[in-house]
Amino acid sequence: MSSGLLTLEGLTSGYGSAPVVQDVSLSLAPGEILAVLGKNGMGKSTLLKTIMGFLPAMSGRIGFDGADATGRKPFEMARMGIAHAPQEYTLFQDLTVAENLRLGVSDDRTFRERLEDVAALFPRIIERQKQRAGTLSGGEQKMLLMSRALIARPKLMLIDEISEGLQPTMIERMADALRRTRAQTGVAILLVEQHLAFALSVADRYAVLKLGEIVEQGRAGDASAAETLAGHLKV
Ligand SMILES: Nc1ncnc2c1ncn2[C@@H]1O[C@H](COP(=O)(O)OP(=O)(O)OP(=O)(O)O)[C@@H](O)[C@H]1O
Repeated sequence: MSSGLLTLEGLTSGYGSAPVVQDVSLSLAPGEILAVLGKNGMGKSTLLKTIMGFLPAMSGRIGFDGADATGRKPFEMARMGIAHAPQEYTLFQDLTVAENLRLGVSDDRTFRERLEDVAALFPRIIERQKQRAGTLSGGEQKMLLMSRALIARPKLMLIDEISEGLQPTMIERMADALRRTRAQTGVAILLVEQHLAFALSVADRYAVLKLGEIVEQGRAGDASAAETLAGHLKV
């Protein structure tokens, strides 16, 4: 295994016997932000679910933080330091905002301390602590999903299309939250996205996923990045 924080080597996975993610090799250094871009149905969510252990690898290897993490279960990946903010709303709708956040840490004292991290990034979430998660707006639910991932102070965050359905000011706030979190905590972030401007505004590097395969990689700061990616994301 290489010295990256996350290393994928020839990773193939899917549903039943049909591969969706095919022979993906990627690596992510500590504190690095990588955006994986692709159109609908290209396998972006499947890639994150495989890394997190919700889907088994059919072949290939997943290395994390110096260990072979292939075949580990989601709770083991979480213990190793990976947090997943999925595309689906996986919040407990009948629990309050605070109760949802409390599930991300092991004890009350840590919870109280880390609420300050959330307050600094998403003050609105703290204002709505006592509200049931199911009654939050779509944008607020996304903020809560991000906050729940952050409160665990992970080494790596897997973030699935967090910009989807958000208005432009909210997208900018999310981008700012991701940049600040990385700067303050050194967390590495693997985000899958279709929103090109958002992805390029936060990522150091990008990769393009097409029919489950990585077909292009580059640096987000390259002059040609936006044009190259727009070509891949064209309908
Ligand atoms: N639970 C499942 N069972 C069978 N096939 C699935 C399942 N989930 C996803 N797929 C299929 O796997 C392929 C990739 O889906 P995936 O959700 O990973 O794509 P995506 O790139 O995240 O798309 P989107 O941007 O639309 O969310 C699609 O053809 C989808 O129909």
